[in-house]
Amino acid sequence: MAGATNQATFFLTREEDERIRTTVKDRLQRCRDLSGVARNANDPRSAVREVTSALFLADLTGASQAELTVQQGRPESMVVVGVGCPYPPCTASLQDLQPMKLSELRMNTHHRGRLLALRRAADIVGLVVRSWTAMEEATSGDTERLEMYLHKSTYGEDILESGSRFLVKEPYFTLSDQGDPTLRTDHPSDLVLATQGLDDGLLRFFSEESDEASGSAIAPKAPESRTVKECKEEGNAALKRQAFMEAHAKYSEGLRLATEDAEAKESFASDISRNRAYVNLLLNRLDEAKADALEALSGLEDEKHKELDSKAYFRAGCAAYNAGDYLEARGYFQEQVKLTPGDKDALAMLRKIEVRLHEQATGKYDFKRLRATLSKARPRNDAASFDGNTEVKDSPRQGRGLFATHAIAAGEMILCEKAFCIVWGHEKEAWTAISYDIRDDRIRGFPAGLCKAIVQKLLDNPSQIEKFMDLYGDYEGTGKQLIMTDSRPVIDTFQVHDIVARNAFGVGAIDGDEGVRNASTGLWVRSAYINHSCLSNASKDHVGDLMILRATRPISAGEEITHSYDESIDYDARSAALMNTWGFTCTCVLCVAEEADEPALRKKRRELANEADALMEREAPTTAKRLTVSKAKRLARAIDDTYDGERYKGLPRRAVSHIQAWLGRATAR
Ligand SMILES: C[S@@+](CC[C@H](N)C(=O)[O-])C[C@H]1O[C@@H](n2cnc3c(N)ncnc32)[C@H](O)[C@@H]1O
Repeated sequence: MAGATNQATFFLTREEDERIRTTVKDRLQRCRDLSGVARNANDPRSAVREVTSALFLADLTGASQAELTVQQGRPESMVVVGVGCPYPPCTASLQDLQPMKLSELRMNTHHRGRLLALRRAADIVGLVVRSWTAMEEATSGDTERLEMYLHKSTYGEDILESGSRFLVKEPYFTLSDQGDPTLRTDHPSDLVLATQGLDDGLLRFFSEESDEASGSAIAPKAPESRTVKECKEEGNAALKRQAFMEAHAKYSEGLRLATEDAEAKESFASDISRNRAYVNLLLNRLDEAKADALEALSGLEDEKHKELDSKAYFRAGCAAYNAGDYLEARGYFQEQVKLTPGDKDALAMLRKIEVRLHEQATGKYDFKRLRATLSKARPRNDAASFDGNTEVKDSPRQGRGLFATHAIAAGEMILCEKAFCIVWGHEKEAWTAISYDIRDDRIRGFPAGLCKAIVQKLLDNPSQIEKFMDLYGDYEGTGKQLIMTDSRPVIDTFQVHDIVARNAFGVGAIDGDEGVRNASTGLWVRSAYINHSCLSNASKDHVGDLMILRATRPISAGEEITHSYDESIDYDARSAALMNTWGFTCTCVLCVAEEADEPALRKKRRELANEADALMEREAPTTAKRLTVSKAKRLARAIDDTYDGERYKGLPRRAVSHIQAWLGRATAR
């Protein structure tokens, strides 16, 4: 993936291109044709049988049921996702939804205001983009297929794997990519796992369930009656086994039970909160980690409680530090030192914080050290972001842009930003999909792995949602404000998709470990406000997950800061990339001049530049034969002649720049 683009370079044959478009459009047409049609009364257990045969087939052929793919060389293929038919997530709380039956479902319909209570009745068919299974309705024994699209895992565990009873909010009944009727969930908050921790009132939806009667393959766990103490001990045991999700669930159950038992609360709630804070730190759920740690504080003065509170402050400090809130973190570590003077860990963190605050305030980094500490195992820097003297304002180009608040010298660092989220090519999360967007009929490379990681980060850290949702995207979805329902954030995954598509950048792999299917990509929130210019005044570079932006020429106070999203010299390639990946036509003076050239003239220029590239590749300037140098001079003149003197007054003649630089070195011998 090129440094300045977010689009993977892949090649599709005409047949593949056509097959993608036809498959996606055909499915949508069939969905439209069937809109509102009542669901076919299935043989009650047909969905279970479908799962069984899909899994049997997978066992037999060694592959899951086919998804739409294209073969990008062997043995792997690239998965294709159809996009551009967004629908909003449910924003109502479970209590406000009316239960419905599978038999009431209508095709290609979002059943707004309704709720399905279902039990998983089969194993999971786990595909790349989707996971699906059979769900059963307790009262009727009726079954239906349910698939979870793209954002289907929590901490590596498939959401459908994580339990047996689910509530589907505002069910969407449609056709799968393979044309099978299915309930489809795209937004994680639309599928609620009905655990004991859920409001008891909601478990009433399952109250009529009879396990023997249903004959389900997946028996729900019998509701166990646990004490708060047992929950704590089981949580601790799970933590020891590094079963973090399980530990989190046990601690949460303990905290829920403690709300009903004053004595147990007194004895165990602090410990459980402090322990859950630790698990949350390990799971990168920083909001809850901090809240838990602060909740655990007793404020008591005896030595034992001071030790425990010191531990809680340490966890709150780590959560704030990892979120980049260094001042807040400093406050927590200082409190810790007051309780346990001389605490080595706290003092070490306080020293680190001073370095971070210095980086943040001055933009002075020890890049040598930062480079030296990077490895494939640790590709993210421990460093602060420096916003520099910049501000986000409305731009005459489009929407918002980043502007200098003071004069910046050529070569000066403008900003240095830690990635909001980055996925490296060597990490298992990295995968690039091919997306076909029905809205503009375009096929693109799409960093699906990055998009999934961002959705996960937002679900885990609701405090980050608004700053991410403020970024530019074609689809406005549920808006920029944080919406919480049933104690969970609502994330419109279509909105996230569109934001990622317009704001993510390729990074360049660590040790070249990436290909078209696993490009390294990231998103930097502040840098995402920077608009493109072909005649930009800044360029970006990366050290680990830091994006460093430097001025390439003097920038005056108040001037808009721009960098080049695509650096292709050829106008046609550049404008196609800007339109395909970023959705705009650049109207800078260079583009206006190049566009005014006849297409035949641009073609001639491109051919001459290609010839010059081939010559430069064949011979190095320092050892080139005299004949080659003469040919290079002729080529440089010929390319230069394709530029009209008047039209290009004061503008760079980019196609000739490389060969001129080569000639400069060749003639300097
Ligand atoms: C990374 S965002 C840049 C910030 C964006 N302008 C905003 O309001 O948040 C990229 C999007 O900005 C717009 N954009 C960037 N540079 C542009 C330019 N030179 N002319 C027109 N639109 C541009 C395009 O819509 C592009 O998809």
